[in-house]
Amino acid sequence: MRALLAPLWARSDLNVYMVLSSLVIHILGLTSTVFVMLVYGRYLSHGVDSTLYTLTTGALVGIGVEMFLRRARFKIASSLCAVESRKLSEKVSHTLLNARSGALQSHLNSAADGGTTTWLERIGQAVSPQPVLALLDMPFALLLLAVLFALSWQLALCVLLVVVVLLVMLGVSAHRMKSITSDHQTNQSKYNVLLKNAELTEAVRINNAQDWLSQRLVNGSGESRLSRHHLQLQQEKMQSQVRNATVFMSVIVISVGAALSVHGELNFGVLIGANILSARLIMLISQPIQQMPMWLNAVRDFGCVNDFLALPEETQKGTKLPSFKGKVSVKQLMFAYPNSPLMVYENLNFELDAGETLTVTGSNGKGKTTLARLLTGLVQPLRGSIAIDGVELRQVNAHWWREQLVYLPQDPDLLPGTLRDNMTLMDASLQDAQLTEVIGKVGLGDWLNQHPDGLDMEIQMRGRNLALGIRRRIAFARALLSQGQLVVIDEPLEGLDKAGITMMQKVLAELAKEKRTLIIISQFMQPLKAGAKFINLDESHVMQVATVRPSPAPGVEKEWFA
Ligand SMILES: Nc1ncnc2c1ncn2[C@@H]1O[C@H](COP(=O)(O)OP(=O)(O)OP(=O)(O)O)[C@@H](O)[C@H]1O
Repeated sequence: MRALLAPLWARSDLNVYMVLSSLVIHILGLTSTVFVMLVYGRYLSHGVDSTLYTLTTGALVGIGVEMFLRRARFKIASSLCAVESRKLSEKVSHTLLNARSGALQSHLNSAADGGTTTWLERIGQAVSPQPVLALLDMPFALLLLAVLFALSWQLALCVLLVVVVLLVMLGVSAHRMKSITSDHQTNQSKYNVLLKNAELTEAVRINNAQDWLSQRLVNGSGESRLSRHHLQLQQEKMQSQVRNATVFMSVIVISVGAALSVHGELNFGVLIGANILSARLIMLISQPIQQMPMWLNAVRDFGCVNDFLALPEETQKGTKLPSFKGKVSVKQLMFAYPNSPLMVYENLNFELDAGETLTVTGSNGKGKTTLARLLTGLVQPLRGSIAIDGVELRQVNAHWWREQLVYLPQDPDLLPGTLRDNMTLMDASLQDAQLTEVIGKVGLGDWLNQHPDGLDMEIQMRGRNLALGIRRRIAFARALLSQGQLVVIDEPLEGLDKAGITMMQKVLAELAKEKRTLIIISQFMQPLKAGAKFINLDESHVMQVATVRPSPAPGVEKEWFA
C-alpha cells in the first residue's frame, strides 16, 4: 500500500504543499455551508441587499480559489504519479533486460495474470491523480464531521450513524467486488490466450482447427462477458449504495433538523448548511472505498512486480579476464529447468583445451540446446561447475563473456531495427565494409545486393518474415563479428541449402584452423574433424555421465555433413 501512495511522499517539498493545499481546499469547501447560514442569518432576517452582494462575492471568491487550488493540486499529483510510474517502468525494463534469462523466462511463463505489461497498466490506473487525491482527501472527512458537531451534535450523530452503516455496506460490497474482479481477470486472460492462438493463422487453417477453436472462443468470450456483467452489476450496486445513503441521509438530516428548528434548537440556515456538509462528507468517504477493488488489485500487482524485480540479475560486476584462451571445463554438471520435474543432466563432464573441437549429438529433447544455453550463461547449473580458463563462469562478467562467444542458436531471433542495427549490436563502431564482408562470407552477398535498402532494410517480426536459412545466416554473420574464442553452433545445418552447408563447413573449418574452441551441436552430424571430442547424449541411459571419446573414424571431416 505504501508503494501505491509513493507519489504523495516522493518529494518532501511537494507533499507538504499537497497536504496544506488539501487542508485549505477543505476549509474553503465550507464556503457554501457558511454562505447559506449567513444568507439565512443575516440577509433574510435584515433584508439589506449589500449584505447579499458581499456574501455572494465572498462565496464566489472562496469557490474560485478552491477550484484554482484543486486544479494546481491535480497537476502536481499528476506529475508526481507520472514520475513514479516512469521509475517503476524503468525498473521493470531494467529487470527485463538484465535478469538471468532462464529465471526470467520461467517467471514470465508462470505469470498467470498477464505479465509485466498488465501489471504496470493496472498499477498505472491506481497510481493516478484521481484515486491518489481521493485517498488524500479521505481524512478530511473528520474535519467536516467536527464542523457538523460544532453546528449541531444531534445532526452530526445522525450523519455519523448513516456513514457507519454505509461504510459497512461498502466494505462488504468491496470484498465481494474483489473476488468478482479477480474472476473477471482470470476469464479475460484465458480469453486473451485463446485469441493469441487464433493468431496462429496457418496452424489453425492447415489443421482445420477453426471449429475446435471457434467453440473455445465462444465459450471464452461468454465467460468473459458474464464475469464483466457481474463486475458491472457490483459497481452499480456500490454506486447505488452511495446514492441511496446520500438521499437517505438528506431526509434524516432535514427531518431531524426540522424537528429541532420547530423546538427552537436549530437555525434553519444551519439545517441547510449541515445538509450540504453531510453530502460532501459522504462523497469524501465513499470515493476511495468504491475504488478499493482497484487498489487491492494494484497491491497484488505490486507484489507481482516486486517478485519480478527480485529476479537474479546476470553478473555484470564479475571478472573480466585479460584474455580468454578458449579452455572450457564442465564438471559434475546437474541441470533441470525451474518448475520442471525432468532432470536434463545429472552428471555431465567434459574438458576442452583451447582450439579443440567438441561435437555434441543426441536425439530430440536430450539436452543439446540446453548445453549451449548453459555454456553461453543464459541458464545456470543447479550443481557442478562450468569453468572457462579455470575461472567459474558464474563469477565472470556476463557482458564480457558474450563478447568471447560466437553463438548461433538453433532458432535465432533478430531484433527490431535495420539489418545494420542488428549487425552492430555488440560493436557500434563496425563499418559497413566489415558488415558486407561477413555477410558475403555467409553467402548472403547477392541477397543483400538485390535488396533495394541494403543494410538499411528494416527487420520485422523478429526476422520471422525471412526464410529460416536467411535468418540463420544473418544470425551467424552477426555472431562471427564478435571474433569470440569459443564458438557454439546449435544445429549448424538447419535451414541451409547445399551451398549453405558448404559455407558452414568452410567457415567452421576456418575457425578450427584459427584455433578457436568449437562446440558443434547437432542430431545428425559426424564430428567435424578426426580426433575431435564427441559426446553422444543418448549413450547414457540415465544421463549420469556423458561420454567423451575420440571421433569414430579418421578423415570424417570430409563427410561430416553427408
Ligand atoms: N524453457 C524450458 N523450460 C522447461 N523445460 C525445457 C525448456 N527448454 C527445454 N526444456 C526441456 O529440457 C529438455 C532438453 O531440451 P533441449 O531443447 O535442450 O533438447 P535438445 O536435445 O536440444 O532437443 P532438439 O533436438 O529437439 O533440439 C527437454 O525435455 C525439454 O522439454
